[in-house]
Amino acid sequence: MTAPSLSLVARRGGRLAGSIAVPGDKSISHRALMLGALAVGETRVSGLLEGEDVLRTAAAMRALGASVARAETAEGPLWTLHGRGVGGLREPDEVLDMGNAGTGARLLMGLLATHPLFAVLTGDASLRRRPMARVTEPLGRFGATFHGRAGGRLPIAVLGTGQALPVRYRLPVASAQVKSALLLAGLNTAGTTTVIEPVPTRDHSERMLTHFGAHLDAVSDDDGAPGIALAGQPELVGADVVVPGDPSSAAFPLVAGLLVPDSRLTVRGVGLNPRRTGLLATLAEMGADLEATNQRTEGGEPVADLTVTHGPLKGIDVPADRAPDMIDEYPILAVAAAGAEGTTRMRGLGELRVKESDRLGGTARGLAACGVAVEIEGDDLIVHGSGRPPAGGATIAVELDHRMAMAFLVLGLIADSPVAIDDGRAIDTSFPGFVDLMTGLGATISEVP
Ligand SMILES: O=C(O)C1=C[C@@H](OP(=O)(O)O)[C@@H](O)[C@H](O)C1
Ligand SMILES: C=C(OP(=O)(O)O)C(=O)O
Repeated sequence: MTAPSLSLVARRGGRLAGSIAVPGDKSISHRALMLGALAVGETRVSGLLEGEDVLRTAAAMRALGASVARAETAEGPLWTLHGRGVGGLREPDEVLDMGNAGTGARLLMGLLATHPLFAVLTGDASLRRRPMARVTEPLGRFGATFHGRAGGRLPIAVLGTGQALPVRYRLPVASAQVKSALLLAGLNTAGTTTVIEPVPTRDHSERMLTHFGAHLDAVSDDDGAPGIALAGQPELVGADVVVPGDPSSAAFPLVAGLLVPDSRLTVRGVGLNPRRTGLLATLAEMGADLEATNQRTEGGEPVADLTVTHGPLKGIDVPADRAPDMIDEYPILAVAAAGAEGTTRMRGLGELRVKESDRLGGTARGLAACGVAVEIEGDDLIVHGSGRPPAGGATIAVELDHRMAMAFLVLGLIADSPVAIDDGRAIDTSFPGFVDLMTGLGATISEVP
């Protein structure tokens, strides 16, 4: 990020109304580019998220020798890739800078691990703080070597292997990124790579690998824990991918519509993969008026239009086993809880400490600064909603974290006094156009001069 920081402020105004589409799913977009770069023949991707994180992955795929092109069409931008074939990635000349993108960096390490090449990965200040040993340790078992900074942090140099040994690995944390890094490494590995996943996480990699022609089987560990077995060295064949709207982005206008009095709004074409719908289930339990219409399947993923109508929300207990299905939605759920009546306890949020920022601590600090009663107990976040609008009147330091930035701007739409964020540039990593879409719905969000 080279542009100067961009302070934004949100204030209470009138109702929100209208119908919008949010940008494409970030998880699916990264994966479409990576598999397109490995496939033989042409891959065409529509609806790709053109956010900073995904553009970094596109640049990395080019640096590894794939052809990646963008064209404007009457239906919107179309991305076309011509891949190198499994095992065919070329050694990059330059350092691969993955910006703010944890998914991009970790999945890329999986790809690189089983190619005979040398590469160096880095990222922005946020990504350089995040733990990478969770992928480098299991990827080392394929035969790759990783050298990085203390604590397994970026920059990291990767020496991949062309003679990888298949791995069977049981995930110690619920992480779709770690699972996916291993599956991608397993692609250029003779034999079967098995990942055991005691807690299910988003399965976009599995769906897309199948779509490109790989063979995956459901398996179980000795104790019955579920897993996935990937047959190595398939021929991946270029495919058409339609990327649905990102439910993690839709979360911000949807919660805003529920909280701002008299609002009613629709977000069209939202991906409803069952491993991504934890927020919708939680909001429904809180009493939200939420309707899914026009349900369909697009590009192998369930999709619907979602309409919310403002109404009172009540505090609830959110179980820990729901966390993987809504892991990126806790900052905005905490804002919904702040606008609800009663206590919401969100359990099992340890993973939030290692996202773009410490989202557990940062959400609690930001809410407290806005006059909301909030506590952290172990890995649980507890928000005491009074049923009255929060006081607001604070400037929140978002630490290069897009979701924190958007969540606190939504809080500003209902608070008694405006809420500002110190820097909104990171919003572009996942939701370019967020401010314009929200103001188009009637929200008052502007730059702080
Ligand atoms: O696989 C993915 O695309 C993602 C997995 C999640 O991370 P973890 O695997 O670290 O839980 C999520 O937070 C991230 O935004 C996207
Ligand atoms: C955690 C996130 O992304 P990543 O890990 O890819 O940086 C996110 O988008 O909220």
